[in-house]
Amino acid sequence: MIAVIGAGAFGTALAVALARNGRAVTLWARDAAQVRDMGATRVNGARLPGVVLPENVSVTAEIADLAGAEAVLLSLPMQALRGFLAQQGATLVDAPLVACCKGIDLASLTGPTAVIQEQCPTATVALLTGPSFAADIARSLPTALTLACADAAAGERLQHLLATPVLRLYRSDDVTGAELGGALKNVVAIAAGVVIGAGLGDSARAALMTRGYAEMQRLALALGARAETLAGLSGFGDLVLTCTSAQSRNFRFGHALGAGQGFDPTVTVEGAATAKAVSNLAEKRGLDLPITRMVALLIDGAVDLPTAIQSLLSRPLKKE
Ligand SMILES: NC(=O)C1=CN([C@@H]2O[C@H](COP(=O)(O)OP(=O)(O)OC[C@H]3O[C@@H](n4cnc5c(N)ncnc54)[C@H](OP(=O)(O)O)[C@@H]3O)[C@@H](O)[C@H]2O)C=CC1
Ligand SMILES: O=C(CO)COP(=O)(O)O
Repeated sequence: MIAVIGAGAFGTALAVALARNGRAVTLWARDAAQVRDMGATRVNGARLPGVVLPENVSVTAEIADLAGAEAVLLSLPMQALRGFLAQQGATLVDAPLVACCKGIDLASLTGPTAVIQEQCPTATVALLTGPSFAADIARSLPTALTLACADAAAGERLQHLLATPVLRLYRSDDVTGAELGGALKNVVAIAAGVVIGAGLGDSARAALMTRGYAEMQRLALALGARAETLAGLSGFGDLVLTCTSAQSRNFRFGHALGAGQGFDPTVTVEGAATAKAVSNLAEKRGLDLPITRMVALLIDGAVDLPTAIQSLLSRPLKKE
């Protein structure tokens, strides 16, 4: 049995994909009423409407029902991960724990695998990341993701356990690179949304994506990642998807910001907290990440849009 913790859009889509491939899946949600509703209707109406849960997906609000899982996929928003593990981590350490979230924890300024390792020190930890919208996975559209694990043998086992004929998993042992790519692309996607929402045009978005990618590399290499990881699915691949699709919540959030419109605060927008966390991290490390900093300031209301744009355009001219 594979356990999926978090019945959000992504957790539910992964549960459905794995179950369609013949795996028994137990999907955990914190809300007992939602679990009852999913059990009765076989649909997660709140987070992934229109997708029927296969028979081999069990839904539960009891962590004890996850005992004996071959792997536990943690599909919670980044800023919820630490609190969840502080309460429940001790019950999960028997199986490899696979982080499925993208972001940097504001409290520790680390990514999800370090948060898991800190809370569950004896667990084998991995990361599933890369370009994929939950809705696409749920429709069985072809998708390729990165399964990163420092333990090569465990990574290979997880790759084979979690891959399906349409969900192709590439393996990596560069966990730092994979998680920083996934975290930072959301910040750049917010900036790309701002550019389009403010009517600055596709050329400006291409410039922003490229310079955003330079920031992703600057931070990731400083933290020990490999450049080729950033050029892979978890970095470049996810950057392209998220900066160019209106399916992305980060892009849509940025678009609303750029257009001066409001945005539903209940929607998960990982790049917002991560922009702040990465700005803090960059400051501590003495790194210059101007786009990330501007996104953080803009979200906080500490700068207005014209000032943010002017500030980026008026930086000293330099070598690429
Ligand atoms: N959606 C997508 O296309 C993709 C998402 N991801 C990543 O997956 C992660 C989850 O995103 P996604 O599924 O889309 O988010 P959603 O907003 O769809 O769902 C979030 C889920 O997390 C639950 N949750 C929130 N806080 C807690 C908590 N403290 N304890 C327990 N459960 C909690 C919510 O429960 P409740 O409903 O009760 O609030 C809900 O089930 C993010 O890091 C995202 O970047 C990665 C790839 C694709
Ligand atoms: O991570 C994602 C695509 O790979 C999902 O993007 P959003 O969280 O911006 O919707």
